[in-house]
Amino acid sequence: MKRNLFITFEGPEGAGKTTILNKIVERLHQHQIDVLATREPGGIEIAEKIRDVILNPAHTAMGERTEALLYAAARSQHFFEKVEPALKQGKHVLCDRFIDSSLAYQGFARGIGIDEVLAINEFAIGKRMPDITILFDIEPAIGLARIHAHNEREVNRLDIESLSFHEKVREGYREVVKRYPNRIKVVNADQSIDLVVEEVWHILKGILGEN
Ligand SMILES: Nc1ncnc2c1ncn2[C@@H]1O[C@H](COP(=O)(O)OP(=O)(O)OP(=O)(O)O)[C@@H](O)[C@H]1O
Ligand SMILES: Cc1cn([C@H]2C[C@H](O)[C@@H](COP(=O)(O)O)O2)c(=O)[nH]c1=O
Repeated sequence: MKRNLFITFEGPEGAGKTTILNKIVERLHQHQIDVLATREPGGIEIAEKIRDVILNPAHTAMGERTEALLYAAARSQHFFEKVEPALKQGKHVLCDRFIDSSLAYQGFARGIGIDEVLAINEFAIGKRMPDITILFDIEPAIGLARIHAHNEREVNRLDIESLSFHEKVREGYREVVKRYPNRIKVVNADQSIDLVVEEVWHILKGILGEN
């Protein structure tokens, strides 16, 4: 049965989420499938402003609970202003990061606790969860090296955390997968872009009912 889906891409820094998302959107359009691509934190004006506050490297004094609440606030605004209306219009939505980022980064790596972060997100968006999540798994050192090598975007406050923080993020994602084994599909992101695209397309086309 075909229905519109809320799909999220997750993973550590430099795993290739944005690169692959753009290629998957192209592929979906080639198949005449209507999809809205968006991102977190951001995607709409208010959430982009919150993003700037969270990720500004000068904001070194930001506490981890402030950080978790700001991500949840941006998520709430983005979800109700952009994601839910698109789903109601019958579009698929493909979002670069969503709640699992909060669970892995704030819940696990910052040490707030996955259940605590789930609770504030429940206040923000209720019990809504993606239909399907692709987790781009990669050694954090490789992902960070990609970002520094290509120099395509500004380095943000989270990028400059220690390697051990980013390793905890990866471990955090593994914990999240244990909680949601049916929803989250893990893809090896340490392969060529073409191979990763094919792996992700294989997963999505099965779910979307495409050939
Ligand atoms: N499979 C790959 N192999 C080699 N380089 C890659 C691969 N995928 C992406 N890259 C490159 O790595 C860099 C980071 O990619 P991208 O921005 O897509 O990652 P990301 O997961 O969205 O990162 P972040 O979450 O930190 O913004 C880009 O320069 C991109 O071209
Ligand atoms: C949604 C979300 C994101 N983060 C972190 C992850 C990244 O370090 C940045 C976003 O930058 P990107 O280039 O757009 O990937 O924010 C987080 O810690 N918690 C979240 O909920």
